[in-house]
Amino acid sequence: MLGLFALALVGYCLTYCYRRLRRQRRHWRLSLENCQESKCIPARNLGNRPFFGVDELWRMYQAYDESRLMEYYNSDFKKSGYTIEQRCMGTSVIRTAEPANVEAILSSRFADWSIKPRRQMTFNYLGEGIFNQDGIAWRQTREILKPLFNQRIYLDLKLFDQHIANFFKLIPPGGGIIDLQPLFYMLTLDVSTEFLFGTSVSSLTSTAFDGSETFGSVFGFGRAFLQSKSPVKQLLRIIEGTKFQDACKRLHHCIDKLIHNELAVKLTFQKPERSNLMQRLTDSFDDHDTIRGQVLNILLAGRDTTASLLSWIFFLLARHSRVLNKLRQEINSTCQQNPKLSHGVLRQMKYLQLVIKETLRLYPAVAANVRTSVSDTILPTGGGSDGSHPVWVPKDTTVMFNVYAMHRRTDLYGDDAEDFRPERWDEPRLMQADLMLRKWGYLPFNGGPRICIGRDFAETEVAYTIVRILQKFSSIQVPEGVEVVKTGQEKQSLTLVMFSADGCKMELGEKVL
Ligand code: HEM
Repeated sequence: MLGLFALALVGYCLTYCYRRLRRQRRHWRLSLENCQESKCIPARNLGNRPFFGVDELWRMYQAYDESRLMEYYNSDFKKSGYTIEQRCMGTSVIRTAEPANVEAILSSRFADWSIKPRRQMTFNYLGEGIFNQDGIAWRQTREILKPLFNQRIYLDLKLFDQHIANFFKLIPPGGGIIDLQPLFYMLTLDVSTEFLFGTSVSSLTSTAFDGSETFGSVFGFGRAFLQSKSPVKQLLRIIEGTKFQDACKRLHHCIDKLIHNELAVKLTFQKPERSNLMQRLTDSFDDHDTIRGQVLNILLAGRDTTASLLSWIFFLLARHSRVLNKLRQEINSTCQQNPKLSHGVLRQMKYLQLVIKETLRLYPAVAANVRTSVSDTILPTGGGSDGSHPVWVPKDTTVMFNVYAMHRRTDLYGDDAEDFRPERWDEPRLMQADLMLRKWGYLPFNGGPRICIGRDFAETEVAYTIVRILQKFSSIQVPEGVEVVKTGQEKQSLTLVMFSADGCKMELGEKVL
């Protein structure tokens, strides 16, 4: 017995040494190929943590539970540098907020990375779709979807009008205190479904489409489950198993109803003039599960992100009256000259565009993102004690790139990086001279082959909604009793997107139009 045990131990040690040697060889080979002068050096790590790094995981979990996860990440970066390694229970995760590293992951070394972690996290909920596909399957889906976005059927803004009118109907004529965040989720759901399917689920007007659960509520329920899949709770996935599966089933059931009852019927009897998502999907895929998955993936990608952006914009405007007044002035004067709004007129409103851009800097909807290396690779910077050396990344390493922290770097955006100041984009900036920083230091829609496909649509929807809301309400302010804290110190919830944990409570003045 003892002999067998000793043999197993020796076998284990030999395998371990062999693997380490092989890894070392790969490391040296890549170092020679890619870092001719300066050898790759590991990134700074978060220190030799006791209990295999479990304490760090616990600290992270606490921050998550207090809705302060981004603050936690950001403070680590500020303390230890913008590329750091966190080791926990034998695995290691590299966190980075370096533009050059993000560029390598998303663009120049795109083939070395996969979205495996996101797929694992979302597959049961979302199914097969563009947001969690990789390789050839992803490429094919992107080709199928691209023409839909290239049509730009929303340029005259008609697509949004009815839904914004429905949005206003939910607010009393005298205004009052209201949480805009849930309304924005409904608005963007209605607009997205109209854009993608040619018909809307009209969640702002219908309480239920199947008599029990609204599409919006069931979609939100699944999202809440994603939210509960915090880094620690992920380890406990087995415990939540059946409850989560049940939630997924209900969501899929709702989508199936939507596909069959609401859309397929309409497609059969009322042939749309232009091609829409359902048409493209049914022409391209045979099986129902894939069509459902694609629908869910695109809805999630387009709906929650836009609702999050709208909420943060009004959250900030209510707290920055100078910006709000300046924006009102621009809207009033532009609309006097151009009573008929269009995509082109919205683009002419320079300050409006800067407000959107600055909000996306402080609150990028996809605040942190994760990729896994599919082969040994290199991050160009972040290694060594000064963080200037390349970092060797073995296959199967998880790297989290944190756009939220990158957008708040004082060395890139100046000492007032934490402040909401749209004018900064009109001034000479620290990173202006460096092409890499200029292109990759601001990244709310990502870059490279997986760049957001709905950017122009989202920006148009958001700009138009802001204009209409500011025209409609005489005043917008933070209600009495709501605590106002410094930007970045408010509570934030994180699912796939980041939104305000306390909602977007506003005191609205009387309706004026
Ligand atoms: C403010 C609004 C939006 C933001 C901030 C945003 C941001 C992003 C980001 C960061 C990604 C890259 C995710 C990754 O690869 O890890 C992405 C991808 C994507 N977005 Fe958006 N998005 C927005 C609105 C929209 C809208 C309105 C649609 C569609 C109606 C849309 C459709 C997509 C799709 C389909 C992808 C996946 C692209 C791919 O993997 O090839 N997005 N978006």
